[in-house]
Amino acid sequence: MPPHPEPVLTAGGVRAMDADLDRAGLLDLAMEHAGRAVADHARAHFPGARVLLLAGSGANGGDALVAARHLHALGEDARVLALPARHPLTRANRRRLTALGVPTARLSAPALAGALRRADLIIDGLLGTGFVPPLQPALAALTARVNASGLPVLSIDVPTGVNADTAEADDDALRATYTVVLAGLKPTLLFGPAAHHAGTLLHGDLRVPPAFAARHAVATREDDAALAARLPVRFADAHKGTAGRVWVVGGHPGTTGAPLIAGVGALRAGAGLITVHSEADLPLLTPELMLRRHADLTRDLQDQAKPDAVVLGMGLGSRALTVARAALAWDVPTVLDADALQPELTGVTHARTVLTPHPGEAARLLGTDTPAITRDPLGAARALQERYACTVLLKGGPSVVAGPDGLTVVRGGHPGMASGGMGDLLGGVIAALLGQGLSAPDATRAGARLHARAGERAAVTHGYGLSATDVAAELGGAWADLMTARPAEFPVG
Ligand SMILES: NC(=O)C1=CN([C@@H]2O[C@H](COP(=O)(O)OP(=O)(O)OC[C@H]3O[C@@H](n4cnc5c(N)ncnc54)[C@H](OP(=O)(O)O)[C@@H]3O)[C@@H](O)[C@H]2O)[C@@H](O)CC1
Ligand SMILES: Nc1ncnc2c1ncn2[C@@H]1O[C@H](COP(=O)(O)OP(=O)(O)O)[C@@H](O)[C@H]1O
Repeated sequence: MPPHPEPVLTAGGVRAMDADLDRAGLLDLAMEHAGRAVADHARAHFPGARVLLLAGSGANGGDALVAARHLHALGEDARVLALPARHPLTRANRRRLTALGVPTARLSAPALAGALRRADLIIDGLLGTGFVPPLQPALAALTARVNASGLPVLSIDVPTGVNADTAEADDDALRATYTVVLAGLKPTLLFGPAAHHAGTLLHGDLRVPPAFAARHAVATREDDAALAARLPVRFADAHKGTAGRVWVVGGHPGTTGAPLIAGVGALRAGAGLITVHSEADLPLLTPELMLRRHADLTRDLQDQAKPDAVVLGMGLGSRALTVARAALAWDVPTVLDADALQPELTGVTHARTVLTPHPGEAARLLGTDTPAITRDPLGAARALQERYACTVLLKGGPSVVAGPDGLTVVRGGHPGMASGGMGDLLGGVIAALLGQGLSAPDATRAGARLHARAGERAAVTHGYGLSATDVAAELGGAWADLMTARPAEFPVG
């Protein structure tokens, strides 16, 4: 069976999946496996710990009650503070626990204060994907108390108090050391300040067929082996004319480095012939790049034989929109970046266009503000794809690719990549893959992952002092890593 891409589920997706599991008679079993996975992770990471389990009224609480039963069965010191159970399976699991003689006390501020004094680990099953913000004051007081205790917290599915669907988190949301992820990643575990609450992500296998989650996934995260299968393969008789002719169009006085970095990205991602066109004088820092100075880019490029791919906009300045319009009329695969990312492109882009905005540029393209983008990167990427009818890479840590075939979250990267020029490099990488014949979505997904992987490799040496040039030097190694990656198992717990 081919491996499934890792699913990303919203709260609505989890609800729909649960309804399917319920109809199939598998929901009870799924909760049993969820609770067992939590108990196993708790024992593996905190051997011998005295465990305090906090169980809410919904299914998240049910998972915690199952975990308590497994911990008890294994002879561990497990105590439970619970809210009144509302979910039928949560009620059933409470009865099972009571039948084993495990006391379940009512969760209250005084009970919590006492229990925290004799615990080494908190298991958080208060609120999962069913949480509807805001956190009620009584619950917020409890989560604040747990956060202040300094004890490690292992959250079930999502930390209590984060909205599963967004990158925002209340200050009082629990700060987990680990989160055991059930069924699939949630946006809150991936993006923005909310992701800081999740700690290290652990997999909780629900042991149900992957199709249950896949059917309701809002996005996927592909493994390296799947991406490698899309990378170009050459025959021995390949030559520079068959490896893709790429034009980089950008730069003006003051920002001449940007198109050169893009050119190096294209070179290191396999482009055969790279020409950097600019209205500014560019220094010949990389002799393999052909540099062309133009008096007027729009006019001068008109008459030349068209390349296999174009990347345009980096450091180009206020003329970028005019030049982008002209380039789009050539109808070759085109990456638009930086200054070329303007809302006037609506209706001008074609299907082989790739837009590569960071959140600020995405806000400009959608006529909104940056927080609206960073709050919901998946929604923003989808909105951009629909509006501009092309492939969109919304950059960040992590990035999102929106194509006509759906949303993909790009794995990896490194915080050291937060430095100028990193996006220019990526634009060149994607253009090189387009020039080697990949479709716009494939070039964007594979290019973004190559760039992220190269960043991970370069960070081993350079850490937060990473430069785009350092990352460029690792693109070949990143390519090799992808080609030798084994398919990852996503048992979709
Ligand atoms: N397929 C899967 O992935 C599987 C997932 N599973 C698990 O199911 C979890 C989702 O469970 P769920 O739907 O029962 O919701 P959950 O998060 O427990 O919370 C609901 C309760 O919270 C309450 N509540 C809400 N907002 C609140 C607020 N602001 N402040 C205070 N209270 C608030 C709300 O109260 P009410 O509005 O009803 O008064 C309701 O009672 C999921 O995260 C995973 O752990 C596994 O068991 C099996 C398979
Ligand atoms: N914390 C991070 N984790 C992973 N990747 C990151 C991180 N910060 C930045 N990046 C990557 O670096 C690139 C930055 O792009 P951009 O902001 O356009 O840079 P520039 O305009 O300086 O070239 C993007 O590909 C982004 O995904």
